[in-house]
This record gives sequence, structure tokens and C-alpha cells, in this order.
Amino acid sequence: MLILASASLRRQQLLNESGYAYRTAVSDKDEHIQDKQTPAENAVRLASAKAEDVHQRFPDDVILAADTIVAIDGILLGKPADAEDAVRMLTYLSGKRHEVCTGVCIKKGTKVHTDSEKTSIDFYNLDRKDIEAYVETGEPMDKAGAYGIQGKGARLVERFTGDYFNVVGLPVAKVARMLEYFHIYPDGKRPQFQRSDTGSWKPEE
Ligand SMILES: Cc1cn([C@H]2C[C@H](O)[C@@H](COP(=O)(O)OP(=O)(O)OP(=O)(O)O)O2)c(=O)[nH]c1=O
Repeated sequence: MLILASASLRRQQLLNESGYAYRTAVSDKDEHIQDKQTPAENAVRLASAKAEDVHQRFPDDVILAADTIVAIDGILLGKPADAEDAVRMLTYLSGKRHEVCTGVCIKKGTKVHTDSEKTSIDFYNLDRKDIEAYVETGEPMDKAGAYGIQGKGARLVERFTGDYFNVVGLPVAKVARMLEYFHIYPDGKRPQFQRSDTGSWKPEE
């Protein structure tokens, strides 16, 4: 059985819509971003900690976990601590390009597969009033970088390059390919993907 180690409704929704059957289990691991690590290293480490935590409770299942981080000018942003922090983050992102990095860890027994995906985002210039009005909606508070591209935060984004779903918290296409390695397929069927992008790993026959 596939277990999504996440309390995030967005991740659950993305996995549902992609056709996967799964259960959820929430990790209570409280790991922190480390400035000395790259965004990808941080995101993969945090995702791995969540997967490991849930694996302890469900050792026979396939555990999927993810973590999303925003990176700009070498600074890493997680979720804002409070409204003031959200204003500070959005002020920093205003008019600039940043990256959203989601790390993914899939684990079953001793078999572990990790990877990460980056999406580049350009923000419009935002004035103080726009930022404060957006923060007042409450939307930024549970999101890395203090915005949600899938919600009212869409108004902040001038353009993006890469996987949209990665920004929302789960790079679905990459995850689907990783899950094949664990013989987990959407709608319970072996999928049609052409495996030209296997990278350093291949699903077992
Ligand atoms: C940038 C951005 C982030 N996010 C979200 C995705 C992640 O859920 C969240 C970053 O926090 P995470 O710690 O990655 O995830 P989470 O705490 O929400 O859920 P869990 O650990 O239980 O799996 O920010 C958006 O929803 N939209 C966006 O545009």
C-alpha cells in the first residue's frame, strides 16, 4: 500500500487527481532548514525525515514524502512564522526571480529513492499595500515563501518556468516515474510512459 506522509491537502489532492490509491499518515518530525545546505539538499533531507518517521510506523508499506522550499539569492525560505514574517518574505520576493524546490523521498524497507525538482518563478513588483492585503487573507501562512500560486497568490506571479505542480508541493510527473520503481502505478495499471529520462535508476522488471 502507498502511504502519503503528509498533512497537506494539496499534496493529497494532486495524488488523488493523478489516479493513485493511498492512505495518509502524518509525520510529526520537526526538522529545520539548514543554511549550509543547498535548496535541493534541504528539501530532500526534510522529505526523507518525514518518510523515515512514517516508515517506523508502517514498515511494510511504500512511504511517499515531500518538502517544498523557496530559494532566492542564496536565502532559503520555509513557511512564515507570522504575518510580519510573511510581509518580509513577500517584500524580498517582489520584482525578482526565485526558485521553488520540492524534495521527494519514497521509501520501502531498505529501498529508498530521493529526487528533487526546481521551478523558476518571476514575481511582479508588489507594493506594500498589495503585500499587506494579501497577507491579511491568511493564505500565505502555511506556504513556503508565503504565497500560494494556486490561490490568490497567482496574482503575484508574472511567469514561471518548470513544473507548476512542483510549486504547489508535489512534482507529480517526477513522482509517478519514481513510484514505478516501487511497482506503484496510477489506476493500478502499468502506465504508458516512455522511459527516456530514467537518469541513474531504472524500475525493476
Ligand atoms: C510556493 C508554494 C508553496 N506551497 C506549499 C506547498 C507545501 O505544502 C508548503 C510548504 O510546506 P511543507 O513543509 O513542504 O509541507 P506541509 O507542511 O504543507 O505538509 P507536510 O509536511 O505534512 O507534507 O507550501 C503552495 O501550496 N503553493 C505555493 O505556491
